[in-house]
Amino acid sequence: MISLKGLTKRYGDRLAVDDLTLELRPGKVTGFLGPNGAGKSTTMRLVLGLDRPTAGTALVGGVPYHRIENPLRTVGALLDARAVHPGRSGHAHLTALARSNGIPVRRVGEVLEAVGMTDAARRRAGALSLGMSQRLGIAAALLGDPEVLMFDEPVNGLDPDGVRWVRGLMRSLAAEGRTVFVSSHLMSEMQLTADHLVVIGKGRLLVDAPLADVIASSSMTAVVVRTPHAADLADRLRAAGLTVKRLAENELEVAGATIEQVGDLAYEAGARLHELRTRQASLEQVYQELTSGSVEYGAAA
Ligand SMILES: Nc1ncnc2c1ncn2[C@@H]1O[C@H](COP(=O)(O)OP(=O)(O)OP(=O)(O)O)[C@@H](O)[C@H]1O
Repeated sequence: MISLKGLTKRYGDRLAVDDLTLELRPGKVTGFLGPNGAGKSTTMRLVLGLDRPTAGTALVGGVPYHRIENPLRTVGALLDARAVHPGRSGHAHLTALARSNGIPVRRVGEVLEAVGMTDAARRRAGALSLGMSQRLGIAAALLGDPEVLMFDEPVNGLDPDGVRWVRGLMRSLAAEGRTVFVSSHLMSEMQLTADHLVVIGKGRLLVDAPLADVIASSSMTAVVVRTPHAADLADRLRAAGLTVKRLAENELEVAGATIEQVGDLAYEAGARLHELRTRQASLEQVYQELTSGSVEYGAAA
């Protein structure tokens, strides 16, 4: 479990992280979203003790990172895949990490196999593609078999097979009861991977909720109903206080209602239905709604 309480980081007059309070629970993949510069990497760095908070605390399993004995056995992280000495092989890098963290060296072979890098592990890290570097970074995060895992944009540079592999890995790590915290800008991928979402903008918490709730509460999620009695049904739905849009002669879109509500009201209105379905918003759409006021770095048009 990761607990943030009033976590704040100021760089000069810029608030990179602004009073974040949240708990990341085990057994779930928590997606960490926010526009460029929102403070995601800074938050992860604070959790890992790579930066000191200006105020507040970040705890892993109830203690600050610097007080964890053998930290790699408690929390594994991939922050910057290129942060490996370029002249060192992946194998040598992992072996050094294992030795300095009291981890049996046999784990090196295990994690290299788990990330599909057994063959490339003897090559210089500097000669690896971005995708292979990401895999090596993930291997390092898994090395200590930790309960808590943090990944900053792990699918960056991966091909479609690699992206699918990361998704499966995150899901299986969470299914094993671990806390998985992962940032990404790929909304479609996050929608398939995350159970829970934390969204920040300009350092501030915008959302901390299950993915399904975030999608359901979006104004883009609506009930669509097809009926030969569209006009009468629209009147009935509006009388019940719902917002109705006529999509076509026989088709209505109802916002802010459950499918059961619309079905019941149609029954009461005596309207025959030819179709009744929920049109779910995509995470991409929801994300845009959520962050529209928090984008700092955008193109002019
Ligand atoms: N060492 C630093 N010194 C000064 N400012 C910093 C430093 N690190 C981060 N910042 C600033 O803090 C803010 C948050 O940056 P951060 O990298 O955490 O955002 P992010 O959400 O990870 O962005 P991205 O999606 O682009 O990776 C930015 O405005 C950034 O310029």
